[in-house]
Amino acid sequence: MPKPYVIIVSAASIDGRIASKTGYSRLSCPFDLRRLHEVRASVDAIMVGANTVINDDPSLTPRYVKAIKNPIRVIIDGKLRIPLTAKVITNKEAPTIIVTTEQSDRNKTAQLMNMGVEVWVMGKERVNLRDVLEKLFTEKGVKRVLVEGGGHLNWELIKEEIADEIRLTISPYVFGAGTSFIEGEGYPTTMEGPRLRLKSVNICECGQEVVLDYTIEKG
Ligand SMILES: NC(=O)C1=CN([C@@H]2O[C@H](COP(=O)(O)OP(=O)(O)OC[C@H]3O[C@@H](n4cnc5c(N)ncnc54)[C@H](O)[C@@H]3O)[C@@H](O)[C@H]2O)C=CC1
Ligand SMILES: Nc1nc(O)c(N)c(N[C@@H]2O[C@H](COP(=O)(O)O)[C@@H](O)[C@H]2O)n1
Repeated sequence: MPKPYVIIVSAASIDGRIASKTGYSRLSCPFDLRRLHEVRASVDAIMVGANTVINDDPSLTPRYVKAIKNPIRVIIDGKLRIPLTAKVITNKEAPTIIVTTEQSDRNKTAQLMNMGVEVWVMGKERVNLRDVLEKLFTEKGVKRVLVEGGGHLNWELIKEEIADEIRLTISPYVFGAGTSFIEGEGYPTTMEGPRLRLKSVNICECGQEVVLDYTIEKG
Protein backbone atom coordinates (compact mmCIF):
# COMPACT_ATOMS: atom_id res chain seq x y z
CA MET A 1 0.00 0.00 0.00
CA PRO A 2 1.25 3.52 -0.72
CA LYS A 3 2.22 5.72 2.19
CA PRO A 4 3.51 9.27 2.56
CA TYR A 5 7.20 10.13 2.81
CA VAL A 6 8.00 10.42 6.53
CA ILE A 7 10.63 12.83 7.89
CA ILE A 8 11.52 12.91 11.59
CA VAL A 9 12.88 16.29 12.75
CA SER A 10 14.18 17.00 16.25
CA ALA A 11 16.81 18.95 18.14
CA ALA A 12 18.91 17.11 20.71
CA SER A 13 21.59 17.89 23.26
CA ILE A 14 25.02 16.42 22.49
CA ASP A 15 24.07 13.45 24.67
CA GLY A 16 21.08 12.76 22.42
CA ARG A 17 18.29 14.07 24.65
CA ILE A 18 15.34 15.94 23.18
CA ALA A 19 14.08 16.93 26.63
CA SER A 20 15.66 17.16 30.10
CA LYS A 21 14.46 15.13 33.06
CA THR A 22 12.03 17.96 33.89
CA GLY A 23 10.66 18.09 30.32
CA TYR A 24 12.60 21.18 29.24
CA SER A 25 13.02 20.90 25.46
CA ARG A 26 13.98 24.28 23.98
CA LEU A 27 17.18 23.33 22.25
CA SER A 28 16.99 25.00 18.82
CA CYS A 29 18.33 28.48 18.09
CA PRO A 30 16.10 30.91 16.11
CA PHE A 31 17.78 29.86 12.82
CA ASP A 32 17.01 26.21 13.51
CA LEU A 33 13.42 27.01 14.45
CA ARG A 34 13.04 28.86 11.17
CA ARG A 35 14.42 25.80 9.37
CA LEU A 36 11.85 23.66 11.24
CA HIS A 37 9.04 25.95 10.13
CA GLU A 38 10.28 25.72 6.52
CA VAL A 39 9.91 21.94 6.77
CA ARG A 40 6.45 22.40 8.32
CA ALA A 41 5.48 24.58 5.36
CA SER A 42 6.65 21.87 2.93
CA VAL A 43 4.57 18.98 4.31
CA ASP A 44 0.90 18.00 4.27
CA ALA A 45 0.76 16.76 7.86
CA ILE A 46 2.67 17.11 11.15
CA MET A 47 2.54 14.16 13.57
CA VAL A 48 3.39 14.11 17.29
CA GLY A 49 2.85 11.77 20.22
CA ALA A 50 0.53 12.47 23.16
CA ASN A 51 3.33 13.28 25.63
CA THR A 52 4.64 16.00 23.35
CA VAL A 53 1.23 17.67 23.36
CA ILE A 54 0.87 17.20 27.15
CA ASN A 55 4.37 18.57 27.90
CA ASP A 56 4.76 21.31 25.27
CA ASP A 57 1.21 22.33 24.28
CA PRO A 58 2.48 23.04 20.73
CA SER A 59 0.66 24.91 17.97
CA LEU A 60 2.38 22.99 15.14
CA THR A 61 1.85 25.75 12.59
CA PRO A 62 4.48 27.08 10.12
CA ARG A 63 4.08 30.62 11.44
CA TYR A 64 7.74 31.77 11.11
CA VAL A 65 7.61 31.46 7.31
CA LYS A 66 5.19 32.30 4.53
CA ALA A 67 3.19 29.12 4.05
CA ILE A 68 0.53 28.41 1.45
CA LYS A 69 -1.41 26.23 3.87
CA ASN A 70 -1.25 24.92 7.41
CA PRO A 71 -0.57 21.17 7.45
CA ILE A 72 -3.00 18.79 9.16
CA ARG A 73 -1.96 18.13 12.76
CA VAL A 74 -2.02 14.41 13.61
CA ILE A 75 -1.81 13.43 17.27
CA ILE A 76 -1.15 9.81 18.23
CA ASP A 77 -2.90 9.35 21.54
CA GLY A 78 -3.84 5.73 22.28
CA LYS A 79 -5.75 6.56 25.47
CA LEU A 80 -6.98 10.08 24.63
CA ARG A 81 -4.86 11.63 27.37
CA ILE A 82 -4.35 15.08 25.86
CA PRO A 83 -6.33 17.87 27.57
CA LEU A 84 -9.31 19.47 25.85
CA THR A 85 -7.54 22.81 26.39
CA ALA A 86 -4.57 21.83 24.18
CA LYS A 87 -3.79 24.36 21.42
CA VAL A 88 -4.01 21.62 18.78
CA ILE A 89 -7.70 21.40 19.74
CA THR A 90 -8.64 24.99 20.56
CA ASN A 91 -6.56 26.79 17.92
CA LYS A 92 -8.41 26.37 14.63
CA GLU A 93 -5.65 27.60 12.29
CA ALA A 94 -5.11 24.03 11.09
CA PRO A 95 -7.24 20.88 11.07
CA THR A 96 -6.44 18.30 13.75
CA ILE A 97 -6.87 14.53 13.64
CA ILE A 98 -6.45 12.59 16.88
CA VAL A 99 -5.70 8.91 16.36
CA THR A 100 -6.63 6.65 19.23
CA THR A 101 -7.59 3.06 20.12
CA GLU A 102 -10.58 1.16 21.43
CA GLN A 103 -9.18 1.79 24.94
CA SER A 104 -10.18 5.45 24.88
CA ASP A 105 -13.10 7.07 26.69
CA ARG A 106 -16.11 7.38 24.34
CA ASN A 107 -17.33 10.53 26.13
CA LYS A 108 -14.03 12.25 25.46
CA THR A 109 -14.18 11.16 21.84
CA ALA A 110 -17.62 12.77 21.55
CA GLN A 111 -16.40 15.97 23.25
CA LEU A 112 -13.46 16.20 20.86
CA MET A 113 -15.70 15.67 17.85
CA ASN A 114 -18.04 18.40 19.12
CA MET A 115 -15.02 20.68 19.27
CA GLY A 116 -14.40 20.11 15.55
CA VAL A 117 -11.60 17.55 15.86
CA GLU A 118 -11.56 14.39 13.75
CA VAL A 119 -11.01 11.26 15.85
CA TRP A 120 -9.82 8.05 14.22
CA VAL A 121 -9.97 4.77 16.17
CA MET A 122 -7.24 2.60 14.67
CA GLY A 123 -6.29 -0.33 16.85
CA LYS A 124 -7.38 -2.30 19.91
CA GLU A 125 -4.57 -1.35 22.29
CA ARG A 126 -1.98 0.36 20.10
CA VAL A 127 -2.44 2.60 17.10
CA ASN A 128 -1.23 0.89 13.94
CA LEU A 129 0.94 3.67 12.54
CA ARG A 130 1.29 2.15 9.07
CA ASP A 131 -2.52 2.07 8.76
CA VAL A 132 -2.67 5.71 9.87
CA LEU A 133 -0.18 6.74 7.20
CA GLU A 134 -2.01 4.79 4.51
CA LYS A 135 -5.31 6.41 5.53
CA LEU A 136 -3.73 9.85 5.50
CA PHE A 137 -2.41 9.13 2.01
CA THR A 138 -5.58 7.70 0.52
CA GLU A 139 -8.26 9.76 2.29
CA LYS A 140 -6.52 13.08 2.89
CA GLY A 141 -4.04 13.19 0.01
CA VAL A 142 -1.10 13.45 2.41
CA LYS A 143 2.17 12.87 0.51
CA ARG A 144 4.69 14.14 3.07
CA VAL A 145 4.57 13.88 6.85
CA LEU A 146 6.80 15.66 9.35
CA VAL A 147 7.15 13.83 12.66
CA GLU A 148 8.11 16.11 15.55
CA GLY A 149 8.58 13.54 18.27
CA GLY A 150 8.69 12.71 20.92
CA GLY A 151 11.14 9.91 21.52
CA HIS A 152 8.60 7.10 21.90
CA LEU A 153 6.75 7.94 18.69
CA ASN A 154 10.12 8.26 16.89
CA TRP A 155 11.08 4.77 18.10
CA GLU A 156 7.85 3.20 16.84
CA LEU A 157 8.29 4.71 13.39
CA ILE A 158 11.90 3.49 13.21
CA LYS A 159 11.06 0.03 14.56
CA GLU A 160 8.17 -0.40 12.13
CA GLU A 161 10.46 0.74 9.27
CA ILE A 162 8.06 3.54 8.41
CA ALA A 163 10.39 6.57 8.65
CA ASP A 164 12.25 7.62 5.49
CA GLU A 165 14.48 10.46 6.68
CA ILE A 166 15.90 11.91 9.90
CA ARG A 167 16.93 15.53 10.33
CA LEU A 168 18.58 15.96 13.70
CA THR A 169 20.04 19.20 15.03
CA ILE A 170 22.71 18.73 17.67
CA SER A 171 22.62 21.68 20.06
CA PRO A 172 25.49 22.68 22.38
CA TYR A 173 23.94 21.45 25.63
CA VAL A 174 24.21 18.45 27.93
CA PHE A 175 21.21 17.11 29.87
CA GLY A 176 22.70 13.89 31.27
CA ALA A 177 19.20 12.42 31.66
CA GLY A 178 15.77 12.89 30.13
CA THR A 179 14.04 11.78 26.93
CA SER A 180 16.24 10.36 24.18
CA PHE A 181 15.70 11.28 20.55
CA ILE A 182 14.65 7.68 19.99
CA GLU A 183 13.24 6.06 23.11
CA GLY A 184 12.19 2.41 23.12
CA GLU A 185 13.22 -1.14 23.94
CA GLY A 186 16.20 -0.68 21.62
CA TYR A 187 18.37 -2.89 19.41
CA PRO A 188 21.00 -5.27 20.83
CA THR A 189 23.66 -4.40 18.20
CA THR A 190 24.08 -2.24 15.08
CA MET A 191 23.03 -5.25 12.98
CA GLU A 192 19.37 -5.17 14.02
CA GLY A 193 18.71 -1.45 13.59
CA PRO A 194 18.12 0.46 10.36
CA ARG A 195 20.99 1.44 8.06
CA LEU A 196 21.25 5.22 7.75
CA ARG A 197 22.88 7.03 4.84
CA LEU A 198 24.30 10.50 5.43
CA LYS A 199 22.73 13.01 3.05
CA SER A 200 24.16 16.26 4.40
CA VAL A 201 25.87 17.90 7.36
CA ASN A 202 25.51 21.64 7.89
CA ILE A 203 26.70 24.03 10.55
CA CYS A 204 23.78 26.20 11.60
CA GLU A 205 23.98 29.95 10.93
CA CYS A 206 24.38 30.44 14.71
CA GLY A 207 27.74 28.64 14.46
CA GLN A 208 27.01 26.34 17.42
CA GLU A 209 24.57 23.73 16.13
CA VAL A 210 25.09 20.94 13.60
CA VAL A 211 22.26 19.81 11.35
CA LEU A 212 22.49 16.15 10.31
CA ASP A 213 20.32 14.78 7.53
CA TYR A 214 20.17 11.00 7.06
CA THR A 215 17.99 8.90 4.80
CA ILE A 216 16.94 5.46 6.00
CA GLU A 217 17.77 2.59 3.68
CA LYS A 218 14.93 0.19 2.94
CA GLY A 219 14.96 -3.59 2.66
N1 LIG B 1 13.73 18.82 21.24
C1 LIG B 1 12.86 18.39 20.34
O1 LIG B 1 13.11 18.50 19.14
C2 LIG B 1 11.59 17.75 20.76
C3 LIG B 1 11.36 17.42 22.08
N2 LIG B 1 10.20 16.77 22.44
C4 LIG B 1 10.04 16.39 23.85
O2 LIG B 1 9.82 14.99 23.92
C5 LIG B 1 9.06 14.72 25.10
C6 LIG B 1 7.96 13.73 24.76
O3 LIG B 1 8.50 12.53 24.26
P1 LIG B 1 7.99 11.11 24.76
O4 LIG B 1 7.81 11.13 26.24
O5 LIG B 1 8.88 10.09 24.19
O6 LIG B 1 6.53 11.00 24.17
P2 LIG B 1 5.81 11.06 22.74
O7 LIG B 1 5.54 12.46 22.41
O8 LIG B 1 6.52 10.20 21.77
O9 LIG B 1 4.42 10.41 23.12
C7 LIG B 1 4.33 9.07 23.52
C8 LIG B 1 2.89 8.75 23.76
O10 LIG B 1 2.18 8.83 22.50
C9 LIG B 1 1.21 7.82 22.44
N3 LIG B 1 1.57 6.88 21.38
C10 LIG B 1 2.68 6.91 20.61
N4 LIG B 1 2.64 5.89 19.71
C11 LIG B 1 1.50 5.22 19.95
C12 LIG B 1 0.87 4.08 19.36
N5 LIG B 1 1.44 3.40 18.36
N6 LIG B 1 -0.32 3.68 19.84
C13 LIG B 1 -0.91 4.35 20.86
N7 LIG B 1 -0.39 5.44 21.45
C14 LIG B 1 0.79 5.86 20.99
C15 LIG B 1 1.20 7.14 23.79
O11 LIG B 1 0.28 7.83 24.60
C16 LIG B 1 2.62 7.36 24.27
O12 LIG B 1 2.71 7.29 25.68
C17 LIG B 1 8.49 16.04 25.59
O13 LIG B 1 9.16 16.41 26.78
C18 LIG B 1 8.82 17.01 24.48
O14 LIG B 1 9.14 18.30 24.99
C19 LIG B 1 9.25 16.44 21.52
C20 LIG B 1 9.44 16.78 20.20
C21 LIG B 1 10.61 17.44 19.71
N1 LIG C 1 13.10 21.05 16.09
C1 LIG C 1 12.76 21.37 17.36
N2 LIG C 1 13.64 22.02 18.15
C2 LIG C 1 13.34 22.28 19.43
O1 LIG C 1 14.25 22.89 20.20
C3 LIG C 1 12.10 21.94 19.95
N3 LIG C 1 11.80 22.22 21.25
C4 LIG C 1 11.19 21.29 19.08
N4 LIG C 1 9.98 20.96 19.54
C5 LIG C 1 8.88 20.62 18.71
O2 LIG C 1 8.16 21.78 18.35
C6 LIG C 1 6.91 21.79 19.03
C7 LIG C 1 6.52 23.20 19.44
O3 LIG C 1 5.84 23.76 18.38
P1 LIG C 1 5.18 25.23 18.38
O4 LIG C 1 6.32 26.19 18.41
O5 LIG C 1 4.34 25.36 19.60
O6 LIG C 1 4.42 25.31 17.12
C8 LIG C 1 7.10 20.85 20.19
O7 LIG C 1 5.94 20.31 20.71
C9 LIG C 1 7.94 19.78 19.52
O8 LIG C 1 7.18 18.95 18.68
N5 LIG C 1 11.55 21.01 17.81
